This record gives sequence, structure tokens and C-alpha cells, in this order.
Amino acid sequence: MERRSFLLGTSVDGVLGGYGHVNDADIIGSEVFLKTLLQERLVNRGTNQHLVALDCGSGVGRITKNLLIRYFNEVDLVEPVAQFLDAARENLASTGSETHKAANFFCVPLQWCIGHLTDDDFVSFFNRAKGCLKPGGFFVLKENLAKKGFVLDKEDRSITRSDPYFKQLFRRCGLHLFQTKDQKGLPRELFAVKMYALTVDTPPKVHKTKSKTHGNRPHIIK
Ligand SMILES: C[S@@+](CC[C@H](N)C(=O)[O-])C[C@H]1O[C@@H](n2cnc3c(N)ncnc32)[C@H](O)[C@@H]1O
Repeated sequence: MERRSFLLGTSVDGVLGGYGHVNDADIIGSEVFLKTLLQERLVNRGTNQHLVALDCGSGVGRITKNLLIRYFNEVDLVEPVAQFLDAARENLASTGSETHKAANFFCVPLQWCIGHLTDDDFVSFFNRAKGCLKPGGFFVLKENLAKKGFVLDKEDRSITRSDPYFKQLFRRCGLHLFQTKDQKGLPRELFAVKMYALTVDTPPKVHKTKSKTHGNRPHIIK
């Protein structure tokens, strides 16, 4: 497992710590996840709604440019490194349209980047943020995962939590796990990455017993 310094330059390779080649796999993984969410959470996949997103820790705008701008009418970017945000502005200048655009560029640090939050601050943040979600809205977290417990990075003072650790925190926040997916295609030496979609409303009950009708339907024999 390795985490490299972010500040290698104002490029995609730079913000991915020298792992620019994972961009395609990362974007495809996020897009599949996002599409399912929009389909399942919003009426008509949100096509009749004005959708907005906040790209937190946007770097040079990689995710907004390659993904978010195609699905959201407005994307705001938050990034504390001015050079990154300037590069994002430049990268996004000719991307999008009147109805799908990068709207605001905020050069400020967030106080709640997950890997730098204590458990109590994590819970406190989501408890406040929950109140700002529109009906049908959701949080998406795409995070590095420790195999178990947590891993402390003494260099950047961040914590990488395990999947059960995150789930325990989500429960403390009163958030429901609407959907989750593993990121595929990352180099083996990196942390595993998982996507979580979190909602405030209770998910519909999943009935685990197979209905007779379903059991009798034709299906592929594996
Ligand atoms: C690994 S880079 C990822 C950039 C971008 N999300 C991407 O995937 O291309 C992490 C980004 O988070 C930003 N960052 C670090 N601390 C932050 C904070 N407190 N608030 C907002 N962004 C932060 C860094 O400057 C950097 O651009």
C-alpha cells in the first residue's frame, strides 16, 4: 500500500500522485455507480430537474470535466490549492454548455475531508450536512480502504479507515447505505477503493427469500 504526495504538478498525474493512468478506470467506475444512483433515486433519472453537485477537493477539475459536468447542470468546485483551481478553470473553460457548466470555483479548504476528520467530527459534519440535502438527494463518498481497523499516515496525518469502520460511522450519523460498489482496475499496491451512496431516508426492505414466481422464471444455469 502506498500513498504518494499530491503535489507533483498541476496535472491529472499530479493530483493522482503519479498514478494518472488510473484515470480511465476511476472515471468509468464512478460513472457506472452514479448512473445507477440517478436512475434509482430520481424521477426520470433527474432529466426534468436542475441537478447540482459539489466536487470536494476538486484538484485540477479532473472529475468535473470527465464525469460530473455531463450529469449535473451546475458543478461547483472546492479546492484549497490555488494553482490547482486555476488549472481547473483553464481545463473547464471549453467544457460543457449553457445548461451543463462549472459554475463556481471556491479556493478554500474544507474542514471535513474524511481522512482528516476524527470520528466525532465526521459524525458532527454529516449530522449538519444532512439538513441541507434536497429530497431525494444523496452523499457519495469514494474512499481508500484499510484492510481492517485503520491506517495512520504520519506524513499527511490522515487516517484510512476500513469498510466496517465506515459502516459503523454511517450508523452513528443516522445515514443509510443506499448503494455501495468496489472500484475495479486499480494497481495492487494501492489501497482498495469503495464508493458509498448514503441517504437520510430508510431504504426499502429487501426481501431475501426468493418468490416462487421468480424461482420459476427461466434463467441461465451457471
Ligand atoms: C488526490 S487529490 C484528488 C483531486 C481530484 N478529486 C481528483 O480525483 O482528480 C486530493 C485533492 O484534495 C485537495 N485537498 C486537500 N485537503 C483539502 C481540504 N481540506 N479541503 C478541500 N480539498 C482538499 C488537494 O489539494 C487535492 O487537490
